[in-house]
Amino acid sequence: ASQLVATVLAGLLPSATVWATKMLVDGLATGRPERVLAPVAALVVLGLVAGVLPQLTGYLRGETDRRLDLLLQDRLYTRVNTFHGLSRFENPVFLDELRMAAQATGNAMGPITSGLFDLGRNVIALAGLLTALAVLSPLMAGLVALAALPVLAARMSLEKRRIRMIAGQSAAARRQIFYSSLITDVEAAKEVRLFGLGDFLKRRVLGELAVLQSGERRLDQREAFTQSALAALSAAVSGAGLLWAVYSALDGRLTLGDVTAFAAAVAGTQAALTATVDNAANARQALLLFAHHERVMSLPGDLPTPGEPQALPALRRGIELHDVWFRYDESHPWVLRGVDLTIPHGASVALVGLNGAGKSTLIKLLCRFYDPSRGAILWDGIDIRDVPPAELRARMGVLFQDYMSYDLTAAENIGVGEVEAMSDRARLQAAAELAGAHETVRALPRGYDTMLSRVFFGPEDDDDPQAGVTLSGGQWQRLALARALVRERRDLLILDEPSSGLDAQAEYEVHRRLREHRAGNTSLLVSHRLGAVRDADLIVVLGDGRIIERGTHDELIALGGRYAHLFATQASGYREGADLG
Ligand SMILES: Nc1ncnc2c1ncn2[C@@H]1O[C@H](COP(=O)(O)OP(=O)(O)OP(=O)(O)O)[C@@H](O)[C@H]1O
Repeated sequence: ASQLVATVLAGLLPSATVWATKMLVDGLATGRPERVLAPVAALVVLGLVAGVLPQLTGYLRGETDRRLDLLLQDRLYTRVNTFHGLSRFENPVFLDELRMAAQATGNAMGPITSGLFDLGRNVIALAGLLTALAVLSPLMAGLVALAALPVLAARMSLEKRRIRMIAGQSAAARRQIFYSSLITDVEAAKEVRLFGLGDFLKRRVLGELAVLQSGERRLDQREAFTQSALAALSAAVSGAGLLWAVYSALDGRLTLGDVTAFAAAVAGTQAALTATVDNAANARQALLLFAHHERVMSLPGDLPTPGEPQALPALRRGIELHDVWFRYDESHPWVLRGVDLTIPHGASVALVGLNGAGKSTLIKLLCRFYDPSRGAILWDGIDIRDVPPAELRARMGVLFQDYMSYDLTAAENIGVGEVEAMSDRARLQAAAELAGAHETVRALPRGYDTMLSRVFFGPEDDDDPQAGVTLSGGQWQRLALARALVRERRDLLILDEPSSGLDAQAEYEVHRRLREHRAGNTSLLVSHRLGAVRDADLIVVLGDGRIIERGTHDELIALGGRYAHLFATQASGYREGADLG
C-alpha cells in the first residue's frame, strides 16, 4: 500500500512541476514578487519530494522483491521435489524449462513488480502531462500521443522476437553451459588435463557462444534501426510543436509561461512515453520469462501417485516382479523383457550379468524411479504403485553404483541416509562400523565432524573448520555404504557393486560383516566379483533383459551354463595372477 501511495505521488510530480514552473514564469512576467512566492515554495517542496521519493520507493521495491523471491523459490523447489521419478531429470527439454524457471524465479519477479509500479507511475505522469498539454493545445497533445503508438508496437514486436530467439537457442545455451562447466569441473579436471581437452572444450564453448551472439546481434541491429527511426519521428513532432508555440507566443495567444510549460510538457511527455514503453516491454519480457516458472508448476506429476497416502507395512513375505518389461522411452529398445523374480523375505539374492544386461535398471524400478512399461512389482502382494514413493523408499537402504560424495562433514555424509538420524551419533557410528568406515573417520582431524570435500584445501585453510579433507575412492565408498545402512525402518538392502572400490582385505571384511548383518535381512546384491556373491541364497543371471539362469552357486556351477563359465573365467584369472606372483 505504501508503495502504491509513493507510486501515485511520484507519478503526479512531473505535471505538478510543469504547472508550478508555468506559474513562476507567468508570475515573473507580471513583475509582482508576491505572485512568485507560492510557485517557488511549491517547486522547493516538489524538489524535496522528488529527492526523497526514489529512496523510499527503492527500499520498498527491494523489500517486495525479497519477499516474493523467497515465496517463489519455495514454490518452485517444493514442486520440483514432488517429481518422484527420474525421467523428468533425464529430459533435456524439462531441464531447459527448469533452468529458465529458476532464472525467472530469481530475476523475473523484480522486473515484473517494479516494472508494473514504474508503469503505473509513468502512466500517471503521462496522463498529467498530456492533460497539461491538452489545456495548452489539444492538437499537440493528440499528435504526441499518436507518435507513441508506433514506438509501442515496435518495442512489443522486438520483445516477442527476443523471447522467441532465446527459446530457439536453448539447445545451444545448454551445450555452452555443459562445455564451460567441464572446463572448471573438479571431477573432469583429471581427464581434461590428461587428454589435453582444454582447447577442444574452449573451442566448443566459443563456437556455441558465437551462435548465440549472432542471433542477439541481428536483433540488436534491428532494434537500433527501428528505435532511431522512431526517435526521429518524435523529434520532428516536438520540433513542429515548439515552432507553433513560439509563433503563438509572438502573436500573443500564449503567455511566456505557456511556452515554457509547453516545451517542458512535450519533453516530459516524450520522456514519460519512452519510459512507459520501456516499462511495458520489460514487464512483458519478465512475464514471458516467468511463464517458464508457471509451466514447471503446472506440469503433471511424473509418476502416478496414490490418492490416499498409506503406510507400507514391514516386509513379511517378499518382493515379486511379475513379467516386468521396461524401456526408458518409447523410442528406446527394451531393457527388461519379462522378468519374473521373487526376492523372499530374509533372503540374500545376487544379480549378476554382463555390462548393460539391465541390472541397475532393475534396481531403479525397485526404487520406483520409473514404472514398468508392463507387468508389476509387488511388496507383500501390494503393487508398489499404490504406495507413496517416499514410504517405499523409507523401507530401503540403497548403495548405487554412482553414489554421491557430499561436501559435508563425515557424520552428515552418513546421516543424509536418514535425515532424522543426523544427530544420533551412536547410530551413525554403528552404520560406519558395519561399512568398515569407522576407523577411517575416527582418524580424521575432527573425527565425525571433519568436513569432507572433493576439493583439496591447502595448509593455509588449516584453521578453517569448513576446510575439507579429501578421502580416497574406497573410503568415500565405505561412507556411501554406511549411508545405505543407517536407515532404521529398512527392510530391503540393495547394493549395486558395493565393493568395486575396496581393496581385497576390505572387501572380505565388509562382506563378512554384511553377511552377519544380512541374516534375517532381505538383500539384493549386484556384483561382477563372483567371489562376493557365491554365498547368496539365490543367484540370478540376467542376460539381455531376461533371467537366463537362477539357483545357488553350487547349482549354477553344476548346470555348467553362463554363470559357471563366468566363474571359471574369473577364477582362472586369479590363478594366473597367483602363478605370476
Ligand atoms: N537413463 C537411461 N536412459 C536410457 N537408457 C538407459 C538409461 N540407463 C541405462 N540405459 C540403458 O539400459 C541398458 C541397461 O543398463 P543398466 O545400467 O541397467 O545395465 P547394467 O546391467 O547395470 O550394466 P553394468 O554392469 O554396466 O552396470 C543399457 O543398454 C543402457 O544403455
